[in-house]
Amino acid sequence: MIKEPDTLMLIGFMGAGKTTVGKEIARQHHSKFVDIDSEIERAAGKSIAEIFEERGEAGFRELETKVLNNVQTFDGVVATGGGVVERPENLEILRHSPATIIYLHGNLESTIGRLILEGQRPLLQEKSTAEFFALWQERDPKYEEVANFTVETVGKTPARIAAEIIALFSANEDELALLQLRSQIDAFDRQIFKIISERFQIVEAVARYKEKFGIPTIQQDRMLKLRKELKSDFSTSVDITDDMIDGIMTILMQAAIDKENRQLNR
Ligand SMILES: Nc1ncnc2c1ncn2[C@@H]1O[C@H](COP(=O)(O)OP(=O)(O)OP(=O)(O)O)[C@@H](O)[C@H]1O
Ligand SMILES: O=C(O)C1=C[C@@H](O)[C@@H](O)[C@H](O)C1
Ligand SMILES: [Mg+2]
Repeated sequence: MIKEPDTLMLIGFMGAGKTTVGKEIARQHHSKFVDIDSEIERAAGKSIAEIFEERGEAGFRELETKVLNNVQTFDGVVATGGGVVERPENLEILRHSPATIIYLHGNLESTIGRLILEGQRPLLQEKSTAEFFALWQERDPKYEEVANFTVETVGKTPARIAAEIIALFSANEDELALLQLRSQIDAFDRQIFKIISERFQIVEAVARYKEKFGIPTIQQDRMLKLRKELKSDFSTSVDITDDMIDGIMTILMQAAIDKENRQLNR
């Protein structure tokens, strides 16, 4: 799909990981890396926050378009700024770009969490949660439109996302639609196991409670009731069958019982 020395351009919402993943691709693939935000700061001799303060968002966007134009044939990986799809002019550049454009797709929850931890994006300081959500909704179709490929990032580490993108270099065109779907499946699998590990943390607290009050590990009634309720709640799903619920709950409950017994030396 993409062979060196072509340009690989990462787009996506602020905090999606464009800078982090871009550097990681460059590291793993031994290619060069440029970040549009850093280039803007270098050219202006000021931080992005200062540019926003002195010239407003419009002033920042003018600088952004200039740098975007300059990196179209950069030999390596380009991380764009989250707002690169804001100007119609930029969308035109991206639509006709010789670069391969990858959309790093995430979810609002994890993205906002990361941005709050970092706290450096001017737009994050000035927007309400509702405005931020509206911005997300507004930008998402624009990223989709100009991207050649969308990578689902939720639950994946930057190194994993970088490896997934590098693997595209050797994929053929016919495979891309399938790989894009698999990118989503892989993200769901990671979320499933993250939730399972969170479930185990609660199991640990339950074991402490049972120990304190001398309650047996196995509560047959509760286990049967739980399965019955799950089967009823998912009765309209053709894919989540009763057998599947039984199979998965058997694994989860047995693992929970084993953990409780280990913890309580029973
Ligand atoms: N896949 C990931 N998993 C966990 N943390 C991540 C991931 N990707 C990025 N981060 C963290 O999220 C923060 C924001 O990442 P980064 O600066 O790369 O985002 P960005 O897309 O370049 O944002 P911007 O559009 O504002 O430039 C960083 O602290 C980074 O370490
Ligand atoms: O999403 C945005 O509009 C922005 C994202 C950052 O990368 C910076 O380009 C700047 O903070 C604006
Ligand atoms: Mg960045």
